[in-house]
Amino acid sequence: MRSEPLSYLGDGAGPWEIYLEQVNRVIPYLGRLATWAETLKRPKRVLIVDVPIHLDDGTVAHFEGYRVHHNTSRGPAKGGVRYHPEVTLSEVMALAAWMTIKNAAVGLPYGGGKGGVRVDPKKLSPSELERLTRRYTSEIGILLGPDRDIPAPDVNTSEREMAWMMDTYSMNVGRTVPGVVTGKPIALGGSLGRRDATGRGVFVTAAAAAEKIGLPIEGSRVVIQGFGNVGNAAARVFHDHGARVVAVSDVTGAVYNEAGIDPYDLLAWVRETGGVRGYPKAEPIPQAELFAVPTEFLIPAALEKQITEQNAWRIQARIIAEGANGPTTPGADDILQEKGVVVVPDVIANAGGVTVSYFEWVQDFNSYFWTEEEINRRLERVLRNAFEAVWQVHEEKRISLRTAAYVVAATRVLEARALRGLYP
Ligand SMILES: NC(=O)C1=CN([C@@H]2O[C@H](COP(=O)(O)OP(=O)(O)OC[C@H]3O[C@@H](n4cnc5c(N)ncnc54)[C@H](O)[C@@H]3O)[C@@H](O)[C@H]2O)C=CC1
Ligand SMILES: O=C(O)CCC(=O)C(=O)O
Repeated sequence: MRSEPLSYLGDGAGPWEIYLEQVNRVIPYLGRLATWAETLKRPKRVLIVDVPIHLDDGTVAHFEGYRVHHNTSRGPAKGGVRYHPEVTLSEVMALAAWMTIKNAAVGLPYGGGKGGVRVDPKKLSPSELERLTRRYTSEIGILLGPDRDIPAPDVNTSEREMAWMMDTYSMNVGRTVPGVVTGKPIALGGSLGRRDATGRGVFVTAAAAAEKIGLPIEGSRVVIQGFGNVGNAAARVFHDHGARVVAVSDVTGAVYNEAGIDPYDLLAWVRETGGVRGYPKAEPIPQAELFAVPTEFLIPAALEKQITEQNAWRIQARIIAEGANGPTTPGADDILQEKGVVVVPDVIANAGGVTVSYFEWVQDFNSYFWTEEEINRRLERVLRNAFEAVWQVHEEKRISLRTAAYVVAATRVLEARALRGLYP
């Protein structure tokens, strides 16, 4: 088979290349479906948009935005929107591709999409951010729709941005469409449990892995990189189940307390001061030392490419549960496997967020809303089943949990692709 190379890639060592290597590792296990594997190696469509806004001082600023549909073989594109000064098209392509794999790995009826704006949101006022979000939503509006592409929060976006996106899309089409975006405020058709769902899912899948190796949660130590939506929720759920959060970092610094950090108290500090730095009930440690802290569980919950060949050998954790997307490079994966560290891959470990997004979407269509208890129960069931299926493949084929998750997911995506055929 001959395929022309893509012309719009990044620096050759970014998240897209990590994703491609993860796909290469699954191809030998795909049997007859391997002939369709190139489908996974290219996005279905990418959109680059100019986002001009008036700043508060009256001048005009331009930002670059993206929305990528990696694959829609199994359903509409689904995935978050990231605001970050270093977002690139190839990063968003990787994030969209990981959504394809994640949605298929847990059996959600979605393809994979992702969006981003290259902006430092800390440098914009709330009204500038609102204008940016509304203009970006209108620009990518040609791709959006509750049965076409459904955005959600990611790094530096939250319920507030989702409310603006839902309102902008609704104004543009002339009717209220709650199901076009998930992760919305409850008052606009959001779901109970969505805010903490990703962190809760990190706990559920880490606990499932811990059961397999006979590691108790109670009394275990937890180290968390990133104390945003995912990291702080994961910290609270681990703490609520009797684990001891001993070290936490964010973009401002890292703190350590062998006796345990109360994540509720740390969250109050972060809300007041803007970061973990200076937290008085723990000692400061260099950020680069975080991964070397002795612990049972390590939760990367910040950005891609954090666990690399340079630092993987220093990790002492027994289980890594990837809250972040793409935190571990393939080279680091190999080192961790050799060391016997169990890595619960992002496409399972952080799938709790999109799973409750799916529940939100279903609730919006039905205009009937479930209790938080119902949502958490269903979330746990979906993730436990997904984890169990992946674990079985991991044991049967003697491959890493990541490659096993890709076997499950790629098989579902490529079967759908093959059944649909190629021509309209
Ligand atoms: N929000 C969600 O529902 C989901 C998020 N994710 C992934 O989880 C990760 C975190 O996302 P959110 O918590 O939503 O973002 P967020 O914006 O709420 O928090 C990000 C956190 O990471 C910290 N951080 C950034 N750079 C860092 C660095 N170099 N070292 C240490 N900490 C650093 C920030 O200070 C902040 O505490 C991302 O990889 C995202 O794609 C995955 C699934 C769903
Ligand atoms: O909730 C969603 O739709 C997607 C969340 C997301 O962006 C992710 O899982 O990485």
